[in-house]
Amino acid sequence: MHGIWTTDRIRAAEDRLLAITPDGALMRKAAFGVSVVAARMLADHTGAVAGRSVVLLVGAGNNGGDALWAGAFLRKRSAGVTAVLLNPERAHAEGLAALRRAGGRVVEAAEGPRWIERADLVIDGIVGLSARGSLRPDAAALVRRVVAPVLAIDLPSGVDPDTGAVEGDAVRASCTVTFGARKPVHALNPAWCGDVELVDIGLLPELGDPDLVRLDVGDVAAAWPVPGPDDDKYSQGVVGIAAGSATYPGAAVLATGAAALATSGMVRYAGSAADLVRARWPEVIATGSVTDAGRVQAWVVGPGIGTGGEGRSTLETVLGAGVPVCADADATTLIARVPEVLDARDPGTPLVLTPHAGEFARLMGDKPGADRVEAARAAAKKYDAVVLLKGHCTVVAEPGGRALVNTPRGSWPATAGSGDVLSGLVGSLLAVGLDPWLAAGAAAYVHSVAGEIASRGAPVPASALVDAIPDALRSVRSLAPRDV
Ligand SMILES: NC(=O)C1=CN([C@@H]2O[C@H](COP(=O)(O)OP(=O)(O)OC[C@H]3O[C@@H](n4cnc5c(N)ncnc54)[C@H](O)[C@@H]3O)[C@@H](O)[C@H]2O)[C@@H](O)CC1
Ligand SMILES: [K+]
Repeated sequence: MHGIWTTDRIRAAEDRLLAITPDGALMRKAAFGVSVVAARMLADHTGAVAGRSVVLLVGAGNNGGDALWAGAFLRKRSAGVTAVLLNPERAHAEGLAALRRAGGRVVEAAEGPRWIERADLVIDGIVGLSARGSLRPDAAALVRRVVAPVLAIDLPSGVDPDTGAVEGDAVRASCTVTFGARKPVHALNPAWCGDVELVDIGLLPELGDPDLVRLDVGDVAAAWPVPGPDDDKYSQGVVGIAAGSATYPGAAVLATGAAALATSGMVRYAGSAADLVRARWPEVIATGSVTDAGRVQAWVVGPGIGTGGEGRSTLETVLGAGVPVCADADATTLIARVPEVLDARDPGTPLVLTPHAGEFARLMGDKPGADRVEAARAAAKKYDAVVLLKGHCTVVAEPGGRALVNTPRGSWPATAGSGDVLSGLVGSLLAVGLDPWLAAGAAAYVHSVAGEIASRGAPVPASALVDAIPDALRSVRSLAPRDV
């Protein structure tokens, strides 16, 4: 798992590290890392470093200091470097002196545009960890003139470091170089950060448990069930899917198909789309109702069941079945509208809720807001459930406070029926007995890999997502470390 720490925790750790490190050493180490990535970007985009033009956008704090030092290092590789100072009186003194010594040019903001427009690379050192709010007008005016690729130092200025929210003008980076550890912005806003590179400045020993994690491919491969010689169709878990209706039979086919392809356990289907499900997935045991479905180790309930009396009674039946439940789509709406349905819940069994922003607003009375991690945590506490909050980045929180984020691989899978596929994946992992928080996170991960495989740069209907699940699992297993 990759750890992610909030800015308060990073700053406290940096203070401890600064106290035991010679003055300026950390900044030079960080800035050297920036210069290495900058040189690589220049070489990739223009074929050379020497003679190319780099513009530094320099704010008032240490983020600007990093930029100035990185500029000094780039001068040593014969790049032309121009620092545009947004706040000349507060520019980092040692960094400025180092850049001047190395032969860098220093200009004020008014002179900035003509250098910015001709740059081969722009380095954003406007604000870093101490940033609050969007770019101020002077910085925003300069950023609008940028045509070259942007390398952001620590984070793209104007994007909130702890939530990744963009509420006004902000820098959009091709690449972000961060130091010591990843911050929430890097996982929650990949679209504005671009590729994220981590420079080790020795911070890790000073950091405790992370505030947030991101699963890596090895975690997902290790969590995903692989049948052994003693396994049979029952030992890999039987998942029940209560989904679909006369109006929405497709949800049943998609959720059931995802479950059938996710593990080698058995899948039961209960609902009015039984004929359609059987026709598409002959291996599924399909019946008309949850009351005659037979034993399962987990239920997925909700996609397409409707929010009327029949949907409610289906939901109450599975909540009382004494097995983990993934409640999706109409089931979340029912829980929001008629909270008493949760009285039917067996208190000792896990519940996973998978709302998108609209369903979240129904469950919590308000939209998730800028801090989606805290929003998911609050919902997890309120419902004593694992909450998988869908969105460009999926956040999964549990009542104990653990939270993970799944960073997407493009937006193509944000399409009708995509959520039905995800719920089938979650259900199949719940049926194996996996920790529900990990089950939801691993399902989200494989869902996005399937999206990437199915899409390859074009729209991806949900049925293509289902079809890509085996390739997604093969890819996860092949990329994982050998001992998994
Ligand atoms: N502390 C350390 O050990 C290290 C810090 N480093 C760098 O230091 C940065 C943090 O530096 P600072 O704490 O000096 O602060 P920043 O450089 O993030 O911000 C500087 C000042 O900008 C102003 N500001 C805040 N929001 C603004 C906005 N939206 N528009 C314009 N100005 C705004 C504030 O007055 C703030 O104090 C990190 O992001 C990293 O780049 C690195 O050099 C590595 C080592
Ligand atoms: K920055």
